[in-house]
Amino acid sequence: MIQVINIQKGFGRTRALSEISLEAGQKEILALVGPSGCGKTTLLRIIAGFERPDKGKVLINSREVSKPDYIMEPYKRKISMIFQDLALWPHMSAQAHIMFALENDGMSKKERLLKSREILKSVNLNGHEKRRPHQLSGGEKQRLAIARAIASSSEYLLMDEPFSNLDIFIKDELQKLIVGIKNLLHTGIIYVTHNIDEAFAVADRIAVMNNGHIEQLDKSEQIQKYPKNDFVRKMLRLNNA
Ligand SMILES: Nc1ncnc2c1ncn2[C@@H]1O[C@H](COP(=O)(O)OP(=O)(O)OP(=O)(O)O)[C@@H](O)[C@H]1O
Repeated sequence: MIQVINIQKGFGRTRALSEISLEAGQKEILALVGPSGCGKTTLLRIIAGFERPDKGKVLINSREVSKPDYIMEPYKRKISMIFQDLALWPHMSAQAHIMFALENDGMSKKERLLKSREILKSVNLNGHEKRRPHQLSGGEKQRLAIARAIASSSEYLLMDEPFSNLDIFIKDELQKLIVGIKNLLHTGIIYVTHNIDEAFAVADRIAVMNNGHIEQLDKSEQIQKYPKNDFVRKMLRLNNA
């Protein structure tokens, strides 16, 4: 479980996060939803270990990984983060991306080769093994980033607006893939989006953020039926408009 306890974070005079607490389990998709600048990415970066909190702490599987005077390196956390720009390696083929992510798994090269084919197939990239990122479409690039995250055998996957530039059909297909990964691999997923409809499409629970704090954190059905205040109601209305 990921536990975020009373996190505060500022950048100069900007208070990005006020006092955030939440928990995210290993068998759920938690969506962080809120308008631009409300602190979603900052929270994700703190959980991943790319940013240090000013106050509060983060625990992963009961272990303290971030507090103001200590920060565990990102690669030691059992977490993969898929960034908005995907951060694929331009000189590497799709297969090489996966082989690299499998490098520390103690497998022989042949085993890694077989495993990488299997993972690429699971995201429908079979036949594209030799292609480099620039030879893949937008949706295929997203699937490669997801495949790389799967290969790194992380327990948690953090996704920052992963499908924002894609058309609705590809988005729908990839959202199903994400839900499938959660169900199959029991990977806990934190999914950042500014669009509450997108959150409803994938999430078990939703945290609605506003200006550095959480307005409501509940099961998706609960938020839909019982928005807690005007801000949450407005989020629902904007997306239904
Ligand atoms: N490195 C930084 N230096 C200074 N200010 C920052 C930095 N990172 C974030 N901020 C500020 O902190 C606030 C929260 O930013 P953050 O990127 O977390 O918001 P967000 O909800 O992810 O926004 P978006 O949906 O636009 O990506 C914003 O006011 C932003 O300008």
